[in-house]
Amino acid sequence: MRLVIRQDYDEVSDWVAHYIKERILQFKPTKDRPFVLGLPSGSSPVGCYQRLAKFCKSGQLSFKHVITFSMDEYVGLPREHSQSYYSFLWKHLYQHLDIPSENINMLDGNAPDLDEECRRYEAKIAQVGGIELFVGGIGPDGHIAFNEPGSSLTSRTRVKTLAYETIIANARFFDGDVSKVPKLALTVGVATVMDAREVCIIIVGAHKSVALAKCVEEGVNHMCTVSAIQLHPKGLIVCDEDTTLELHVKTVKYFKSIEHVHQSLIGKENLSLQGQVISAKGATIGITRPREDQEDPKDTKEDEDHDEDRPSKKKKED
Ligand SMILES: O=P(O)(O)OC[C@H]1O[C@](O)(CO)[C@@H](O)[C@@H]1O
Repeated sequence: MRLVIRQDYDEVSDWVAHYIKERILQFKPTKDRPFVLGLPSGSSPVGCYQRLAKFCKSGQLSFKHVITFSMDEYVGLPREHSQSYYSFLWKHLYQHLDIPSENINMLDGNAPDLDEECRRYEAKIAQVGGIELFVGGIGPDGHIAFNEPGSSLTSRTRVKTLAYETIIANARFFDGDVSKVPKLALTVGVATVMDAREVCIIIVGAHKSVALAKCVEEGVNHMCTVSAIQLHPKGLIVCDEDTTLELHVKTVKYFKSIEHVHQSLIGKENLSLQGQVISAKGATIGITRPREDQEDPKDTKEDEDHDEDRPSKKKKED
């Protein structure tokens, strides 16, 4: 598992947005071979979505051949409700992209048969060949999607009762009123996420620091369902400094040192092949930023500040 630690929310958003962009560009999706992307709701990915929208607007990235699946949806909340994940994703992402509406997949929390809706969702994922990259978010108790503590780590898409802690955490989106938060949700399962060929989890904020420590330093445990990422061959967590509060200092230093080596290898001693950085020994260690993928300077104000650090950019001395 890789743990990338950035300074703050903006840097995390910037890093993840560039990562998604590079993965899609590298994949070179076509109509017959689309890129399949899993996406979360919640406040964690909003900054990333703003950047993806910007990439799309400036022509650096197209979602024409991207198929998306969102992680979850409340049960019984009308789609047009401002806090449904349907409204959320349209507002923060889809309306800004060139993605064909038929490529957007969301769970319907108002389907007449919720179990059938969940089966349909899993079948659709399988039908398009599985998910290439699942980007996710977690709750303060370490739940991934809405897989609350105690969820089976082999779970698939299904109806879940929300934990009281999640209801309290999400009350901020419902006028702070716990009674307005739906008590049930449809969610992809832990195994649905972990079946993706790559998993990238965004974790930001001190309130998620205990969950991050459990996920990184303790064993795989159904009480912290995101910990299943330890078993994934290509698991990535991107967090900010605040979220590392409960990690051991040596853990933080360890992962930072790995990223440091990673950066220096990207800049100097490696061959770049079709967007992948190949180490001298032949292992794929990262992805480069293709030279033609240069942003319009007026669009890159916040990018310029992090040029040295971002794995997806080639170092300036190149
Ligand atoms: O990013 P936030 O606002 O903490 O919300 C996290 C919530 O969003 C989700 O990512 C839902 O997609 C859940 O995993 C979690 O409950």
